[in-house]
Amino acid sequence: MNDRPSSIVPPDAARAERVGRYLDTLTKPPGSLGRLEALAVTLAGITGEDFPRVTPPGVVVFAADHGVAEEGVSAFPQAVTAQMVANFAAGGAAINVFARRLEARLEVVDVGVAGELPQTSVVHDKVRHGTANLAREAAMSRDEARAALAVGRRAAGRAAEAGCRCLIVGEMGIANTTASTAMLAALTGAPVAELVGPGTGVAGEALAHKRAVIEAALIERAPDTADPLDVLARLGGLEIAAMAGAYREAATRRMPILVDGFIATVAALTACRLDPALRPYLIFGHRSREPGHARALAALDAEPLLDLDLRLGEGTGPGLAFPLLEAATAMLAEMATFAQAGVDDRAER
Ligand SMILES: Cc1cc2ncn([C@H]3O[C@H](COP(=O)(O)O)[C@@H](O)[C@H]3O)c2cc1C
Ligand SMILES: O=C(O)c1cccnc1
Repeated sequence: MNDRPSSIVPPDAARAERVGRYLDTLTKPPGSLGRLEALAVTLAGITGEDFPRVTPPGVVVFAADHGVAEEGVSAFPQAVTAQMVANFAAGGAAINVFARRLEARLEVVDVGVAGELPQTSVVHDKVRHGTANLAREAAMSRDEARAALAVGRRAAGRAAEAGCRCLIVGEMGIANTTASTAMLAALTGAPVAELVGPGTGVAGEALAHKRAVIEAALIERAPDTADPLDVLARLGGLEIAAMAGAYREAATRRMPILVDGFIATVAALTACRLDPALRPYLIFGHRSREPGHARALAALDAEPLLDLDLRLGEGTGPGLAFPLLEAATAMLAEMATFAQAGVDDRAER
């Protein structure tokens, strides 16, 4: 797997335990704020702070194209990737709306869009002009996969240095549910039939075709399933690699990470296979409608915060879940203790 020692330190278990005990002194029956209390404990462990802060959040959206789009596996044409980057730059996409609500720092990174992008507000860190068609050849080389991981690390580093205290990572890349499904099948051994889904909306014969393309690619690319970098290079995407790199950098900096839907969770699984020390830094925003998401979450033993039937990506699930993290930290910092409020802390028997 990874030949280098991890740069990620484990969360601060002693602090997490102390915060858990403090929560029981606040004016509520112990445990009555349920998963919000667990979130507060998790955030204390990750940040190493008694009163963790998660604002402002940083949202990074990685955009890249996929050669496999030419196989007709998406309901939308490849050109939509670049068109959506223009939409992100103009502020009109769903993630722009949610990021504004959160007063988040939003950065859009071109890690591999097929064409040249004119937008000056987009970070241009292109590794190559889209991946090769994974149905015919490896999507990229190992060096390109490493370069895309480094693009992600740089982006998370910029968010941290700009003062962001929580990282939300999104993606845009037409056909990336095909790449993600192929990667997930390789990483888990699950049958493609259980994982493949509509993505942007393919159904019927087109969905059967998408499944056949993925099944054939798994046989023909024959990735070494014990080597996550090999899976990423043969079947993956540049934005998927960048997401994995961003997660790792954020964890190195002890930033909590809110993970999005299907594609983001496959990137998270890949990153955890590269370095298992990442796992405790990941908080899962929502359960996607994409059928493979359940399997990806199970592989990470993850229970997401929300289930809103979303199937979009871009970082929208975490954009909606972030207020729960904020509420958990505010609850911890602002609630009165039984002693402060003069409330009797003994339950009647
Ligand atoms: C207008 C539009 C905006 C999007 N924003 C995210 N996606 C999502 O859909 C794509 C994956 O689905 P598939 O594999 O079927 O192509 C990705 O770009 C993902 O981010 C979008 C897709 C479209 C069409
Ligand atoms: O769950 C997701 O992230 C997703 C699902 C379908 C299409 N795009 C993204």
